Amino acid sequence: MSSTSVRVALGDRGYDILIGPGLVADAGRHVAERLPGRPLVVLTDSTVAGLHLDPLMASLRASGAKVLDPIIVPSGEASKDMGTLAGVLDDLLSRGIERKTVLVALGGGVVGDLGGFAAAVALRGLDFVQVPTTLLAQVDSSVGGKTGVNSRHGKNLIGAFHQPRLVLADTGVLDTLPRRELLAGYAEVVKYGLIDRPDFFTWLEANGEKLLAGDPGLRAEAIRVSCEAKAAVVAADEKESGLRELLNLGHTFGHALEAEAGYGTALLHGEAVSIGMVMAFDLSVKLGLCPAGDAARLRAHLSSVGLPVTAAHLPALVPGGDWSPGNLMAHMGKDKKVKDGTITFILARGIGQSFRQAGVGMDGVGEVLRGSLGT
Ligand SMILES: NC(=O)c1ccc[n+]([C@@H]2O[C@H](COP(=O)([O-])OP(=O)(O)OC[C@H]3O[C@@H](n4cnc5c(N)ncnc54)[C@H](O)[C@@H]3O)[C@@H](O)[C@H]2O)c1
Ligand SMILES: O=C(O)C(=O)C[C@@H](O)[C@H](O)[C@H](O)COP(=O)(O)O
Ligand SMILES: [Zn+2]
Repeated sequence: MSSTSVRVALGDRGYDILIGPGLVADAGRHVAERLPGRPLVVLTDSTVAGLHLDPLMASLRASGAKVLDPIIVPSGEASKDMGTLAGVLDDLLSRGIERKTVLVALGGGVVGDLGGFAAAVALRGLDFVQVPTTLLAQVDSSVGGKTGVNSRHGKNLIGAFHQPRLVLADTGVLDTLPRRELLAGYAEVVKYGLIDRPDFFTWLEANGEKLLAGDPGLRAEAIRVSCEAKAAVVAADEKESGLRELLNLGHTFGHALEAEAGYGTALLHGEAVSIGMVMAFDLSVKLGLCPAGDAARLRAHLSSVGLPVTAAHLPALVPGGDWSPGNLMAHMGKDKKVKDGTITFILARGIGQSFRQAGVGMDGVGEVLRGSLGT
């Protein structure tokens, strides 16, 4: 199977997303073609290091580039914090980086977001390359330049827009990804269908389980369509002044759940997005904007592959949490889509018809939260 490519059209800061098998082992050639003669330093996590670091290092070295010692952070969402960022920056400076050094982020969204932010601030800005190794990172986090870390105040509240120079999405590395992580990424794939690609949603209803089971052609196709969808939005509204907010479908609810769950393994980002997208559709139905059948169709598809569609299990999973609607709505108040104290919600008139809406009454939001929690 050959690779395919998607362009993120941002003028002289535009870049290619290459999608296909074998790209980790061929990374040195692709990086050298676009960024010749540049020193390289790889950032990865402890799980990915054991699986995919050696072939990447061998390929980068074989290209003739100077390759510094890799930096390895613990795997998992807890590493997307200021403490780990400080450690990464210290490691970069200890290795003697220069402005022309390129950071290569090998891993999931955690490594990509953390590494991208480190690249944005080290020496006031290094180039970086994304080598995403989770489905979520290949369809979403490696594209578009949102980088950052979590804070005790909320999700992704500290960060920068910093675009990568190249994305190498090696579909072969997904073979080592656990089913739970594949599913978390699949939630973001479904999101693109819900935003403005109803035919893609229908395609996913027919092919989702097969691509999750490992069909390489279907996987590559889903990644390509997802990247095309995201690239189009990012090219139109890089810094999220309007249209890009649509990519946040399900995230206002989802990020509140993640915050209360404590950014651990109890609730993965994609799982929170799955529950959050259902909540967004339920809210749209409650407001009389969306046919109930579309919300039911979404629920049915997410459940059929094994994604969570309610928050009812979370209080037992994270018993110390305050799962009251009031507390979750307080988390939602930290959303970056808040303007003049009012949250802009991403709602839907149906599958593939999402839109932005300010001024949504919080009574309805509370009812949706209570419904999902079963309280
Ligand atoms: N910047 C953006 O636009 C954007 C978009 C979506 C999500 N995100 C962020 O991405 C993060 C979630 O990313 P994620 O789901 O990739 O999580 P992750 O980076 O924590 O990776 C998930 C787990 O899979 C492991 N892993 C990674 N690749 C593997 C492989 N090939 N084989 C086996 N194990 C592998 C990791 O070590 C980790 O334990 C969240 O912090 C979320 O906020 C950012
Ligand atoms: O790229 C975007 O824009 C997104 O919103 C993609 C989301 O899937 C992603 O989770 C993003 O990190 C959320 O951003 P935030 O601004 O809500 O923190
Ligand atoms: Zn997301």
